Amino acid sequence: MVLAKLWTLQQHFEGLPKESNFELKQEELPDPKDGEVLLEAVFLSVDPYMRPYSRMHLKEGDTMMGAQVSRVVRSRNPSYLEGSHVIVHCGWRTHFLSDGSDLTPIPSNWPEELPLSLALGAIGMTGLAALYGLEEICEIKAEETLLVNAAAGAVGTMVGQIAKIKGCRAVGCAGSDDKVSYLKELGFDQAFNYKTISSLEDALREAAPQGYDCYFDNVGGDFTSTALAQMKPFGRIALSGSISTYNNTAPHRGPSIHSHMILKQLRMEGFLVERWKHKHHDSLQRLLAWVKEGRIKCREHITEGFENMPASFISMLSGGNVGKAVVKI
Ligand SMILES: NC(=O)C1=CN([C@@H]2O[C@H](COP(=O)(O)OP(=O)(O)OC[C@H]3O[C@@H](n4cnc5c(N)ncnc54)[C@H](OP(=O)(O)O)[C@@H]3O)[C@@H](O)[C@H]2O)C=CC1
Ligand SMILES: CCCCCC(=O)/C=C/[C@H]1[C@H](O)CC(=O)[C@@H]1CCCCCCC(=O)O
Repeated sequence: MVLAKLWTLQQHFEGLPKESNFELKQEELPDPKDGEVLLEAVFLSVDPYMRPYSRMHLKEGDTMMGAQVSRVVRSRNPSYLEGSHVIVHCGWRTHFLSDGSDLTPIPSNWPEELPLSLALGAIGMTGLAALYGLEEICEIKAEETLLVNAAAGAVGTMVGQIAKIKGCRAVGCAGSDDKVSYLKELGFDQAFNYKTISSLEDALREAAPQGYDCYFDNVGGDFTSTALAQMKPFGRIALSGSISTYNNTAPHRGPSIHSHMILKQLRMEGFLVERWKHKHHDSLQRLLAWVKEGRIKCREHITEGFENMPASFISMLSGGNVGKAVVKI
């Protein structure tokens, strides 16, 4: 028997989540039965989707949703050896009993020197979001100019670096001067702090006077209304997320899109990573190779301690992270 800790959604969020929205609970888990494995959390992923999805999919009292890298501590399932690691969507909890059907093994050629936390980020869900948004939705080509917002985050840092690998010009914006310096270190051609500029329109024009072929949108809202005006004819827009709206308390009026979309014949498409599940294996191998070759740098924002899950989540939504937000147990 093991005592699992778990964070529940005590009360639905209104605006930015608060510590009081969460409750820490404990649960006794029995020993695994035949076919089952007992998992122990090693790294928990902290992601923006948890904010809107919790409203859509959770009841008050439910365990918060989320993925983690876990270690198999006891196994009665021959497919999972004790001591091996898996990814599992079991929510914000320290231990979980699984029948094995919901587990994704870490790629078998994972290099020993790479932290397993990258399987939640650069070589995991957020890396895949960047890759698919660029290749499948933007259909980005060499020498094109790309704009990405929330550029210093998990998805944004990957978008800019993959665009550079493909021979494109990358423009990124983020919410602090330190983040902007980091984007330049990563090889972004232009970067600016959207919180300190006097005009977003001017900053976008200065960064790419000829306009943008591709726009990878993590932020939505007013930013998108302004960015659309600076797309080139036949530009492509990948709608990845709209984090600027996740904490809204009243329905948001969408960006005004028609005149730009029609007159410039733009293409805009939303996507979810899971659409290309059939490509995940090969895509993860491509991301892993770029990381091993040093062509992609991975920064993580690691918070220690399961008790800090709510704080890490609130901080990420407030811009406190550079790179992928992860909690280490
Ligand atoms: N479609 C898909 O399949 C997927 C979509 N996503 C989406 O990608 C986006 C980025 O996710 P991820 O990389 O994991 O998160 P990040 O690591 O980028 O963290 C979130 C960042 O968003 C920025 N942010 C917060 N509030 C605002 C705001 N009001 N305006 C502008 N920026 C804001 C902050 O950076 P700053 O300091 O720059 O403001 C913060 O650090 C999210 O919208 C997410 O939902 C993610 C994964 C998969
Ligand atoms: C308007 C909201 C847009 C949110 C976009 C976003 O961030 C989507 C992220 C998903 C991504 O495509 C694949 C995922 O893993 C994210 C959703 C995961 C939901 C799983 C819920 C189960 C769980 O983790 O317990």
